[in-house]
Amino acid sequence: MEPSKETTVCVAQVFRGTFVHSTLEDPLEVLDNTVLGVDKKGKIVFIEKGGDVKSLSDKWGFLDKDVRQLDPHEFIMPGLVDSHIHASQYSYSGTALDLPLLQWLNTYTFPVESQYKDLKFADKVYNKVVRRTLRNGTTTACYFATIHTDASLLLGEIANKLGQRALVGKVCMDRNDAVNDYKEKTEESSGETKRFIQKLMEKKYPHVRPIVTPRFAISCTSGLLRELGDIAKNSNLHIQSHISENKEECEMVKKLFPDLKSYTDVYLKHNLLTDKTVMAHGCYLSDAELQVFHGTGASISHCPNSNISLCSGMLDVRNALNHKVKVGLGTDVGGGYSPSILNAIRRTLMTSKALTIQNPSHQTLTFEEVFRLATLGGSQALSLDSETGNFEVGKDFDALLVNVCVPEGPMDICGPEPTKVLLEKFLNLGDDRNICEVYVAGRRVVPFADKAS
Ligand SMILES: O=c1[nH]c(=O)c2nc[nH]c2[nH]1
Ligand SMILES: [Zn+2]
Repeated sequence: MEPSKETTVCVAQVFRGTFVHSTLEDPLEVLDNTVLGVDKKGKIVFIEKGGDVKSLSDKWGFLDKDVRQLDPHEFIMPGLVDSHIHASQYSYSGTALDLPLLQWLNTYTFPVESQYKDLKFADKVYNKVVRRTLRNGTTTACYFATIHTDASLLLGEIANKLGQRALVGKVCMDRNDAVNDYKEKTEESSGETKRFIQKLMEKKYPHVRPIVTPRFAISCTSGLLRELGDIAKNSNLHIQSHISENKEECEMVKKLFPDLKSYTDVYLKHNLLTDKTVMAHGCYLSDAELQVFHGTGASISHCPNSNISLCSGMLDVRNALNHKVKVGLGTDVGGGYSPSILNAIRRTLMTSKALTIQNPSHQTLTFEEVFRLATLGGSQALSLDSETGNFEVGKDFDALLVNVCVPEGPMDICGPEPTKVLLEKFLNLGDDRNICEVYVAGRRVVPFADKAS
């Protein structure tokens, strides 16, 4: 971008040091001795490797004293993208992982989710989950709330207040035999979805948007799925759901939709597979179904902690990528016990290695590829890659300032190491102590403005 008169006065923040990010061509690009400028709206206006600060400051009109110089053990990376997380399940995350999916939903999940009609409870948990994920570096989260419209709106309000970029879904389900209280009538579910979308859009939050959220094929009738497909289509909205997570679930979907040829076909026939759709899990998708994902532009949120914790299955990410399907990472709290995408990165690598143990010809994912899934890949999976995901000029500055040598930190650096090694150590060994600052659209959101946790 060339500076005009307006852009010259607009540069609000300048960082100088080491940056790492992914591009379409390169899963890990290391930019040492680089200068990056952010405008008042939080957009990246320049990024120059080996930049001479004097000529950049002449060109862009910032002062030397305004440049934030990073220390040698610090680097800046794109914010982490959690493409699938249940905010409402955060209250019991880290527990209740002893049952397979359908029994887990009936025994633990639905009874807890039904409590979110109480807005005080919702306020408490939703503040905690947004803070916890932000401090673990999640700059973008794609949330499931519950069936309750007002509590779901509250989640949007809290994400906006704390500065997280978020897609927020009021959950829709008009079928649930296990916990009778926790379901809606079909018209109520679609009507409340419309009210939720309208109210959330009216708020004009800059980085929080609604996402149409049928829970999964088992908990929605065909009538509801069709209505939700229409709502999403009429307003060009994002869509999220679950697909092919566990074998018992897949069998049940066959019984409930006997005329449709696959689980993917259920969503396709109800207009729910678009280039703004993200489906969690996908462990048992066939190659033919992956082709449908590619054809429609729908993406998969890979949630390896949940897949192992609930003994659901293992997604072959390499195969999905070979089919040119967009893939992001998800924590899937509370089926997954960790709120951190760093944990999802590690579980993704472990799952890929387990697949290699089973089949030595499987091409194991590299840490660089998984770094891309957690950042640029997540933004693509959520169709937000024109706004976020890496450090391209024109995108929002969503970033983490990482220090691999914080006092009392979780790892040791034993000598001079190249940036690529520092990043690999952080991805495998680091935690929120290393994430010193978090930025969303140029706003510093961590450390928090207040002390409440
Ligand atoms: O991991 C999951 N968590 C859920 O809450 C859910 N609902 C349907 N399918 C699901 N899978
Ligand atoms: Zn889920």
